[in-house]
Order: sequence, then structure tokens, then C-alpha cells
Amino acid sequence: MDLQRIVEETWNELADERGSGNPARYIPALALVDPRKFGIALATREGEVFCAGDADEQFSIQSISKVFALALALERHGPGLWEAVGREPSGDPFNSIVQLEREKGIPRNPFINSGAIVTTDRFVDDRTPEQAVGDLMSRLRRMGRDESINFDEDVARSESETGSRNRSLAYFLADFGRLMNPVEDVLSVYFRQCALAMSCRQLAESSLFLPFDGTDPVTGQEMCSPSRSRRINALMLLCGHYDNSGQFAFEVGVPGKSGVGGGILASVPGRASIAVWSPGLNRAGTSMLGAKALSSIALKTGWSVFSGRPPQI
Ligand SMILES: NC(=O)CC[C@H](N)C(=O)O
Repeated sequence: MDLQRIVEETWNELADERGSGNPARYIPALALVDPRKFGIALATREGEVFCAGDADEQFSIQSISKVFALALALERHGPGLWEAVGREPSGDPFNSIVQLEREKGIPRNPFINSGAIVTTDRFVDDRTPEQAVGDLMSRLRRMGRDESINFDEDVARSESETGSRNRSLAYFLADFGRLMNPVEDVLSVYFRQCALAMSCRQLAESSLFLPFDGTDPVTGQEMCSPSRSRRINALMLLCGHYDNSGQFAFEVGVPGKSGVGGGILASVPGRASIAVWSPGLNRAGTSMLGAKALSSIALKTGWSVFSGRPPQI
């Protein structure tokens, strides 16, 4: 299978639709990004990366970071993490607060904002926010094989200045006694984690542990056990796009995680890790063109977790 041709064809087919959807404006720094950006990177077990468009330009990965935070929080706490956060789709928008009161401060899953705030709190654990951010950065740099990976201070500040909703969620959690650390400490890590700047290529390369049983097949670095990576993939499939997760599974058919910066990370078990970026979003905060690109790649390759077709590569 000529993956470079598939990636390029997909980009060319959709290029005229660049600028479709609505970029996130509730984080002012994100509204400054050129809405016509469009990149695709597909990384394989052999260490090859097939790219098209703006695949080497860094963007704000936003909620895609929740996948890394989950893996690292599980590493610190093991299955005990599941006492603080659930594993069910919420069917509500990512920043919804309604279930939190009814369900006594146990968020439905680690990918909605309330669940991610709890996950980040557990990742911080007994450390200072600075130590936790330092640890997150060094892990990502190691996984992405790139020392330049960092967070964008302007985006983190912009989100903090306008973060009333996330503060509400965090104080609600604190009121139920669900956070180990002070609210502002947890949020300062959460905002920086969301403001991580990475390119499609860096994202695809640093997340190869997801489709390959917890271990980067290129470097041999182990991120988590095979059973844990299976479970993270399961959560991505069911909760990775909030109240749009069903639609994404229907159209694309592989685990994925969206971010309001317009990135989507998709994990194709046993095959590849794919990152796409286009800032225009649908109503659930999933990149419109990004989802179309992934759907097209899934169609062209035949890749799907719901298909019994033998591996093509
Ligand atoms: N879906 C997202 O990417 C949301 C993340 C964003 N940082 C927020 O907390 O609102």
C-alpha cells in the first residue's frame, strides 16, 4: 500500500475545503490561528512518517494532551485512578457541569474537562505544579524524540484568563473532596498541558505506543503495558470526541482524540498513528476537515477496528 500517495491524495481532495468549520474563539489565543492550515502525518511501526500540507507546523494540541495525561496518571496510581474518574461516555459537551452534581463529583470519563482535571490532579500527585509540568515535558520530548517540544505560554495564559468554566468544574470537584491538590495548582498544570504545541509529525511519532501495545515500536520505549494501551484506545473510541464520539466511530472507525486547536490523533491498532490538523471545528469541538481526512484515509486503507480484514501492511 502506498501510504504517501494515500496521505497526499487525501490532502489534495480536501484542500478546497480549508477554512470550513469554526475555530475555537473562547480561548482568544486560538482565534489568532490561520483557519486555512491543514496538515496530515501518518507514522508506522517501521519508523516511517508520511506527511502532507502543514504537517511540520506546531499547533495547540489542547485536549489531545488528555491521552498523555491519562497514561501518566495511570502510571502513578494504577487502577486506583478509576475510583476518582469513570469510564463511560458522557453524551454531553466537553465542558458540561450537569452530571457532576448528580454523580457526586465523579466525572464520567478522563477526557471530558472535569475528568481531565481529576486526571491531571492525580498526575501532579504529591509534587509541585512546576515539577509535574517539567516531568510532562521531558516525557513528551523523549517520546517525540524532539527536545524542542514545549507549551505555548500565550495560549496557557489566554486560557487561564478566560477559564471560568474550568474553574467552576475544578471548584465543584474540590467541594466534593475529589482533588488532592489546591484548585489553582491543578489548573495551572491543566492549562499548560492543554497549551502544548506540537506538529502533526511530532504527535504521530510520540503516540505510537497507542497502536502498538504500549511500546513505541521504533525506539522500544515502553509507555504502558499492552492491556493499559488497549484500555486507553477503548476510552478514546467511546469518549474521545465527547458528544460526537458515536459519529466519529461511525465515520472513521478507529480510536481518536480531538482537541479544540483543530488537531485529531487517531490510533489504528497494529498499523499506524495518524495526526491531522485543521482549526475549523464542528459543534462538538472536533476538527471538521480533520475528521473528513481520517474518514478518507480509513476508507482508502480499509483500516477499521470493526473490520476483520487481514493487515495490508
Ligand atoms: N476539547 C478541548 O480541546 C478543550 C480543552 C480546553 N483547553 C478546555 O479546557 O476548554
